[in-house]
Amino acid sequence: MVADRLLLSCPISQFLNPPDGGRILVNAESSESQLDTTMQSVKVVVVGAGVVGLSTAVCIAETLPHCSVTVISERFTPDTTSDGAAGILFASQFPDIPLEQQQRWFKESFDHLLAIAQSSKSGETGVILSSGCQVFKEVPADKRPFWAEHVLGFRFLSDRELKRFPDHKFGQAFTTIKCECTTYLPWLEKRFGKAGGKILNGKVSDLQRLADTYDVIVNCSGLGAHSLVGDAKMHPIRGQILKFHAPWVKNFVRDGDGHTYIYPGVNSVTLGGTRQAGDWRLEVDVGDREGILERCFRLEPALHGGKVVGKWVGLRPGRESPRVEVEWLRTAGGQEVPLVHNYGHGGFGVTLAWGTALDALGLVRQSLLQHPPMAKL
Ligand SMILES: Cc1cc2nc3c(=O)[nH]c(=O)nc-3n(C[C@H](O)[C@H](O)[C@H](O)COP(=O)(O)OP(=O)(O)OC[C@H]3O[C@@H](n4cnc5c(N)ncnc54)[C@H](O)[C@@H]3O)c2cc1C
Ligand SMILES: O=C([O-])CC(=O)C(=O)O
Repeated sequence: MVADRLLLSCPISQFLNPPDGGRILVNAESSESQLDTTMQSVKVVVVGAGVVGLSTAVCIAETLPHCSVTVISERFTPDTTSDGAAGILFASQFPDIPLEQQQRWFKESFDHLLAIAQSSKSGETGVILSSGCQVFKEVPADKRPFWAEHVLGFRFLSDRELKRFPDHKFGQAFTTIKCECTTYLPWLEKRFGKAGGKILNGKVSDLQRLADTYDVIVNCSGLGAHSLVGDAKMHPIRGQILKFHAPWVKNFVRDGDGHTYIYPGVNSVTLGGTRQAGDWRLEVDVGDREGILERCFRLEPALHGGKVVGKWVGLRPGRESPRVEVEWLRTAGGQEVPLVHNYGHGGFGVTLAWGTALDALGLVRQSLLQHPPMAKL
C-alpha cells in the first residue's frame, strides 16, 4: 500500500524509533487538507494502524473537524494482525464490560459494515455478507448469543439440517459480515486521508513524550500495549489459519468450540484455527496445519478436491476484556493530556472495531471539553 502514500525524506520526530531509516509517510490524497489541518488547533495522535487504530482515526477525523489527526504506527496494512484475520463478525461475551455496551459495540460495527456490504462499495472495501452456521457438540447453556438480534435471520438449525453434522447436537444459522482487512484497511487509510489525516511510520517507545507535541493521545496498539503501556494483562493468543481454494464452498461453518472454522471469502476460503494463549510463535506449525485440515475436512466434506494456497499465523491481542478508557498524563510543563486507550479486542477486533472507535471518539470529545488544551508548537 506504500504506492498510495507519498514518501517524504524528513527527519523523524524525537519520540519515534524509526524502524526503517526514519521514513515519514504522508497520504498523497491528504496534501491539500494538510494545509488546513496545520491551521487547526487540537492535535490528536492515534498510535496503531490495525483495524482498531484506523477505525478510531477515521471516526475522530470525520467527526471533529477542529482536530488535526495523525496516525503513527510501526506496521501498516498488509502487515498488521488485522490483515490476517478471517474478518467474520462474531463475538463471545467479555466478563468485565456491561452487556449493554458489548451489544452496542456489536450493533454499531455490524450496522456500519452492513451499509457498506449492501452498497456499491462492497467490492472496493472487501466487506461482504456471509451466510452459514455455527454447530455445537453439546447444547450450549446460552442458545441465543447476545448478538443474535443484530445479525440477520438468526435461527436454530432444524433436525434435518443437523443431519449434515453427525458429531453435533445443536446449531445456529445466520447471515453475518466478512470484512477482509487486506482490502478494508487500504480503503480506511484513503478515507482517513480524505478527512485530512496524516500518517507517520515509526515505533513509539514513550507515550509520555508524545504528550509534549499532541493534545490528545489515543492508544490503539493492540498486543503492542503489553510493552508500550506495560499492561501485564495483555497476552498473545496465537492463531494459525490456511487459505484454501474451493470456490464451490459458499457457506461458512464454525464449530462452537472456536477451534474449527471454514469461512468462504472473496478470493479464497479461510480454514482455521488455533487459539494458543501465551504462545508468541509467529512461525507456521506443521502439526497445527495438519490438525486444521483434518478438522475442517471432517466438518465440511465438500472441501475435498480443493487445495491450500496460503498460510498465516497471527497473535490476537488477548485481554480478559478490551480496555476502552481514558487516563491523564502530565507534561513537564504541568499540562494534563488525555490518553485514551482502545486495545485488547482478542479474537473480535474486526467485529467490534467501529463500536469501540465510537466510544473512543466519545472519550476524546469528553476529555477536550473537560480540559480544553493549551496551544502547543
Ligand atoms: C487467526 C486469526 C483469525 C482472526 N479472525 C477474526 C475474525 O474472524 N473476526 C474478528 O473480529 N477478529 C478476528 N481476529 C482478531 C483480530 O485480528 C484482532 O482482534 C484485531 O486485528 C485487533 O486489531 P488491532 O488494530 O487492535 O491490532 P493490530 O491489527 O495488531 O494493530 C496494532 C497496530 O499497532 C501498531 N503498534 C503496536 N505497538 C506499537 C508501537 N509501540 N508504536 C507504534 N505502533 C505500534 C502495530 O504496528 C499495528 O499497526 C483474528 C485473529 C487471528 C490471529
Ligand atoms: O473464532 C472465529 O470464528 C474467528 C476468529 O474470530 C478468530 O479466530 O479469532
